[in-house]
Order: sequence, then C-alpha cells, then structure tokens
Amino acid sequence: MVQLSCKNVTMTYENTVALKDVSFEVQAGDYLCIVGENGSGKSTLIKGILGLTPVKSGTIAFSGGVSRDEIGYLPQQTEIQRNFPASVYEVVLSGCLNRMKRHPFYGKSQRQWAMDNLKRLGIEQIKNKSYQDLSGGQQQRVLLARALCATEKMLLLDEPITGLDPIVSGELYEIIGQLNRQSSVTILMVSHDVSCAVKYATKILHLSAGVSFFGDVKDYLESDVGRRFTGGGDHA
Ligand SMILES: Nc1ncnc2c1ncn2[C@@H]1O[C@H](COP(=O)(O)OP(=O)(O)OP(=O)(O)O)[C@@H](O)[C@H]1O
Repeated sequence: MVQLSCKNVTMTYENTVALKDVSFEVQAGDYLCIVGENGSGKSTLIKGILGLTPVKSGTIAFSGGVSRDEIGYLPQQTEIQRNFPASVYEVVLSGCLNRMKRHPFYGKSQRQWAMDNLKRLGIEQIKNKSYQDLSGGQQQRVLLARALCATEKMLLLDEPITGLDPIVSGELYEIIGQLNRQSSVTILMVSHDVSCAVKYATKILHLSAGVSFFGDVKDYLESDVGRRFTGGGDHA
C-alpha cells in the first residue's frame, strides 16, 4: 500500500535548483534511508514532504490512510533545542498537539499516549528530569517518543544519530528498527552514515540533486553508486 508518492519533484531556492525531477514511492512498512553527499537535496526533500517549502513542479501526495499532518517528525537538533527548558514528560506530551484539533488542554488519552511512549522508549524513569540535563542519546529517545505521540504511521527522522557515540547510535538504530518491524511504523530517515543505512534500512534513496538510486538495499549494494559509497564491502 503506497503511503507517499513523489512524482517528478523539482524544488528551487530563488534560481538555484536544489532537487531535480525526483520520483519515488514509500510503501506502508518501508524503512527508507535517504542518503547523498552534502548539498544533494536531502533536507530540501524533507521540507517538501512536510509542506514547509513549496515544490516548483511535480507532486508530493499522501495516501493509504496517511495524511501530511500525521507524520511524526524528528528534526535535526540545534543547540537551542538541546537547551529546551521543560521536563521529559512535557516534551513528549507536546507531540500530541497536532492530534488535539481545537481542544486547548491535554486530555486523558493524550497523557496516556505520552506515558505509553515513554515506556516504549525506556525513559519513563526519567520523565520528571529536565530535558536539557539529559545526554544526547537520551534526548533523541525523548524526541522519538514525542514524534510517536503524533503518529503511529510514519516517522520522518532527519539525521537522528549525528553526534552520538557508536554504542548509543546502535541502540537508537535498534529502537527505530523495532518500531518499524514490530509496530509497523513506516520510517523515512535522512542519514550521512551509509554503512548504517544499508545495515538497518530496507530501501535506499540516493540523491545527488536528482535520484542516483532508488530501490532495495540489496540492489543498492550491487549498483555502481552503492558500491562507490559503501566501498563495495560486505554488509551482510
Ligand atoms: N535556504 C536556502 N537558500 C538557498 N539555497 C539553499 C537553501 N537551503 C539549501 N540550499 C541549497 O540547496 C541545495 C540542497 O541543500 P540541502 O540542504 O537540501 O542538502 P542536504 O543534502 O540536506 O545537505 P547536508 O547533507 O549538508 O545537510 C544546496 O546547494 C544548498 O546550498
């Protein structure tokens, strides 16, 4: 079942083309990693999918029971976000805001979602801690729990692993993999780490303004661009 379809999408900043004629589809249950060199258009594509930046031409369409406001988004962290003065529980609960429509206060069900997702991410014991006092890995778990409060369907993760040590990165990749396999959450992840992308994802979109590759990880590893970026090594 197709949940997201990008057809011939071109996006520009004034007169600079940032993304050129990009087409791909995301099926329910996919774990798609978007890779490519700096400036290849990954963040621009994310902004297009979220509707934050308009497309110049082409279409981005949602289907299969997913709409744009049901995407759980985990943005690249900035220093300001790292120092956000709120408790872990408050940060997670704020992920429910989109689901509340016009109700001004959190209800019982939102508080229950927040608690469920704190437990799912193994952070319920730190729920009263200040977010800014946490380690980078704990903060990412909190933001994942927050994103899950917005959706059970599709998560869009922009470089969630950047700056984390290998052990914490591995744990986060495991959690994201479990959400995908056990809870059937569709994952779209921008990553600079191609070796982890091919280890954990099921599909790869490799951008270089246009699409250099789109398809299964296995085929990517055998493609010219895949071999070049993974060093042609054994990633089984
Ligand atoms: N706000 C902007 N105004 C003008 N040009 C921009 C803007 N944002 C991005 N660009 C340009 O668009 C192109 C794609 O940038 P984008 O940030 O999408 O790439 P990226 O693959 O996400 O890069 P990185 O891996 O460094 O995050 C680049 O040439 C970049 O310089």
